[in-house]
Amino acid sequence: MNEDETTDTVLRYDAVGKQFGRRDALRDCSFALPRGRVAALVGANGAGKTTLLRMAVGLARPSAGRIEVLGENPAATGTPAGVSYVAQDKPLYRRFRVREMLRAAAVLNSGGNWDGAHAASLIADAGIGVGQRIGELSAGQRARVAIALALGRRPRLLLLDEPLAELDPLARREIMGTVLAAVAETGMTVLLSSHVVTDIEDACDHLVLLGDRRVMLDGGIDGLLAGHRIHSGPATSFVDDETVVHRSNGGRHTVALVRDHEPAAEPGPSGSAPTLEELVVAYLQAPAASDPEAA
Ligand SMILES: Nc1ncnc2c1ncn2[C@@H]1O[C@H](COP(=O)(O)OP(=O)(O)OP(=O)(O)O)[C@@H](O)[C@H]1O
Repeated sequence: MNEDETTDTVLRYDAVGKQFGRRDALRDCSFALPRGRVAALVGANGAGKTTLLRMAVGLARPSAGRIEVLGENPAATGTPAGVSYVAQDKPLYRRFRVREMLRAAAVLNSGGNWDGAHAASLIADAGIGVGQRIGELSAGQRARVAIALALGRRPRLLLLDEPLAELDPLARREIMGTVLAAVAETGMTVLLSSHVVTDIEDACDHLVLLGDRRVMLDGGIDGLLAGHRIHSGPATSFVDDETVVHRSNGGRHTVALVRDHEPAAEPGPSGSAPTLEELVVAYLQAPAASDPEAA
């Protein structure tokens, strides 16, 4: 890694593991995000996405390895200044009206970069009135308030746990548009967990794929897609090929996701670029496979 990359790193996991009791939830997870990346954290239910995010803000401690967030160790310091985290359950005071929530956020963030006008304008843009009670908002509207408050802190790193799960397709688009506008304006870095690949396809430029309790893939999405091909051939194809991530058999025909562009079998398999969905699904179906360069 060159010096620029080192100094530009906003978030780094270095051989991080997490045990709950005697059970490994995560093992040997390493990846780093430079400034300005919009990264998707993808994995099956229970893969460890929430745990990974919580460790970055000091809400859980790694059992092994080290996390560095904006140059700090959250296990020692708690949530580093400059980081906004929106948890999956969007914790807000349900009895508060939106304007009271904005006032509370102003007090809680008084030592930081709090920009109440920005948060209020994002809430207004979502069509939510400041007189509305949080408990009476829909789940999607609560998500929009939570994200507006997170962006009002003008963070350098935004961590979002399943931000789009409860939103309708238009609201998903609008939220990601808001987040990407903040990225363009400030160079903020984003790590967001999601199950829905189509949601991240347009918005994210980086993928961290969790499976089998570890990081299976990590890198720029364009590079990861360019580094894999879908090949198809007779059922006997691809059997002993180490570059095959996953093969699925349909009668006399096999379709395989293959690393590194290598034609994987004879006779003459055809190849095409995978979609992000095909890439993710193939890795999740093949938990033993991983990108050797991600290790
Ligand atoms: N506080 C805890 N105590 C014990 N086990 C836990 C705790 N928190 C998480 N786990 C376990 O760690 C694993 C990872 O959980 P985590 O919530 O991080 O996964 P996830 O990828 O966010 O899942 P989902 O997509 O379903 O939200 C799971 O097996 C879960 O049961």
